[in-house]
Amino acid sequence: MLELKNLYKTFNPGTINEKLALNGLSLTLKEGDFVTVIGGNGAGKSTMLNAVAGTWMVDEGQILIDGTDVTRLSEHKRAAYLGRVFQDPMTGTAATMGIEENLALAKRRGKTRFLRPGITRKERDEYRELLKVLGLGLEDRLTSKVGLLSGGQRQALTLLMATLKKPKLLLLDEHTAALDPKTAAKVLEITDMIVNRDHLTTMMITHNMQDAINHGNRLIMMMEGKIILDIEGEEKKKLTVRNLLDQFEKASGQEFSNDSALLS
Ligand SMILES: Nc1ncnc2c1ncn2[C@@H]1O[C@H](COP(=O)(O)OP(=O)(O)OP(=O)(O)O)[C@@H](O)[C@H]1O
Repeated sequence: MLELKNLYKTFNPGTINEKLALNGLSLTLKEGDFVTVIGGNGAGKSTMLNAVAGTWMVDEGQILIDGTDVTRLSEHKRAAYLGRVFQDPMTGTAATMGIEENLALAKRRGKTRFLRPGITRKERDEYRELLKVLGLGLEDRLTSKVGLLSGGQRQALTLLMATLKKPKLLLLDEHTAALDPKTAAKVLEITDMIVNRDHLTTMMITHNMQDAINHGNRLIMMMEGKIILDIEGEEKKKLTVRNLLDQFEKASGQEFSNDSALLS
């Protein structure tokens, strides 16, 4: 489903701020893989997701989504394959618009012509059903402005919007990091539900090792622009945070230095 072949990316080349952020990164995801991505600060996690999304072009290497070479495709064109949710609940939804208007925007994404203004009754029913499964009562607040929602409600709505068109790949960039633990757990529960229901191939960056262990069927750890651990299936199910830290230390020859990950 996703193939990253030998990717390289250097930021600010030739300057004192030069940074090799992807250093020959390769990764293949099978259809339906749900991979959690962990690693210390600056390991290249977001850079990997940005490379997939086409935020900028990689310097070297190849990116294939569902067999299509998208390496030189613009971010705009690649968006058709992708759903994305970021850390900040303020991004991803339009605060001054209602819940149903946001969903209508997501539904009509990619269709620039024949934009009809209003929302039909059929669409409204469809949105109500979609919102109901979140279990947050949003189905009774279709016309509420999104700016009035809590951070967790907004992330849940952003998730719905990002997955409305069943993307080939769902990219989650620490989408629960700005939420309190209870809300984060609820949004992760909703994430699992949507990913399983729609069999979405998913990459989720998290700083929380326990979340990385508890969710998905595969876990990768990054360091210095490369993948240094890749654990899946039964082996992943048996992981503990302690065990993961030990494996990190063995693979990297270093101590894991991300306080937030250790504390969580
Ligand atoms: N647009 C950019 N311009 C310059 N440098 C960048 C840019 N994006 C990332 N970098 C640098 O590339 C390296 C990898 O950053 P990245 O954001 O991918 O790390 P990360 O693993 O997501 O870290 P964190 O957990 O801190 O978010 C860092 O040194 C970062 O400063």
